[in-house]
Amino acid sequence: MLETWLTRSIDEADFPTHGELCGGQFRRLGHGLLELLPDSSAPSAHACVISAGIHGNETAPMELLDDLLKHLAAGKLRLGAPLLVILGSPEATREQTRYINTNLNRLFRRDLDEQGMEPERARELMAAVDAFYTRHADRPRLHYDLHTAIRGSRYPRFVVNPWSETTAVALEQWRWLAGADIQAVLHQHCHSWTFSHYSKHYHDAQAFTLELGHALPFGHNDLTPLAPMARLLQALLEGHEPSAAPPERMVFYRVEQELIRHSEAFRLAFADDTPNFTEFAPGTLLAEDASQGETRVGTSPLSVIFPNAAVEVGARAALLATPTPPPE
Ligand SMILES: O=C(O)CCC(=O)N[C@@H](CCC(=O)O)C(=O)O
Ligand SMILES: [Zn+2]
Repeated sequence: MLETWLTRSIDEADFPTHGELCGGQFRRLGHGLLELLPDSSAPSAHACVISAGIHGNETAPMELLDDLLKHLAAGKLRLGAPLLVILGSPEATREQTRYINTNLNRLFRRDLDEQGMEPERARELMAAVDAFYTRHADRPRLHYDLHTAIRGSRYPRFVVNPWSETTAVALEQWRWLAGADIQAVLHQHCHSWTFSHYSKHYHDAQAFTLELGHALPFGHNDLTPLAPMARLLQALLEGHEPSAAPPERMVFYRVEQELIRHSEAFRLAFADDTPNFTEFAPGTLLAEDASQGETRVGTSPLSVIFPNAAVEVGARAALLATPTPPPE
């Protein structure tokens, strides 16, 4: 049964409310929400939230989760940690689109007052995360929110580290991410109200947005480069110590500036298919906006991440970042 959870969530077909699996049980908590409860947790197990499909057309992470659940269903893995598995936006996935009305991944805040499909879904997901971490309050909290990027990237596998005033990243996280073949880290510089930011900001979780390659339709993904990431997820599920590597294997960047689309008449001054982490020299024209005028690189080079001129007015059209040293 467990092996059909993902497809049934997308189809909105019936799925049992609970059942047995190797090492524990599963419970369906709602649409696209599955809790895995071990009979007994391994000593170092985390309370893990693993989400995918917050953007409906980012399919590789959903295939990765599907494989993980299939291995569990087949008895090839034994559950040793509590897991909340989330399929973020089944409607958008069915429509093969990033979102239906608005970008779900900017709505994860408790004072949200917007109404509509994505705001309602954000409220459901926040409540599910709150209840899960409360049920497993004896465990360290972790949230990996899995995505893929619209464009190619100088570093195809990278993480966004949400900004926090209070929660430091545990050194083991950098070691696990390097061990999972993550190539780059982007430190956020302010609140972003993304799903991973939610778990870090409100629950002090070790939380990241993981960009795992390029957004492609189902069946077109090559999961081979994600094999080390699959092993990290398996280790978390079994409550085992994941493989580790030196953090210096990754490159580190810090966001200096967010480029916002302020008006309808907005354009990025570089090619649409410019890969993430492309560096622009001082003085280069980056964008033109009818209300804000030109944005140019200042005195130090800037690298561009997530460039997207087609975002809603008022939304982030790119992040501009500079390299920073690895953590000590
Ligand atoms: O490739 C792109 O332009 C977007 C890929 C994506 O969905 N990225 C996330 C990053 C979230 C974060 O900043 O932590 C997003 O834009 O929501
Ligand atoms: Zn995404």
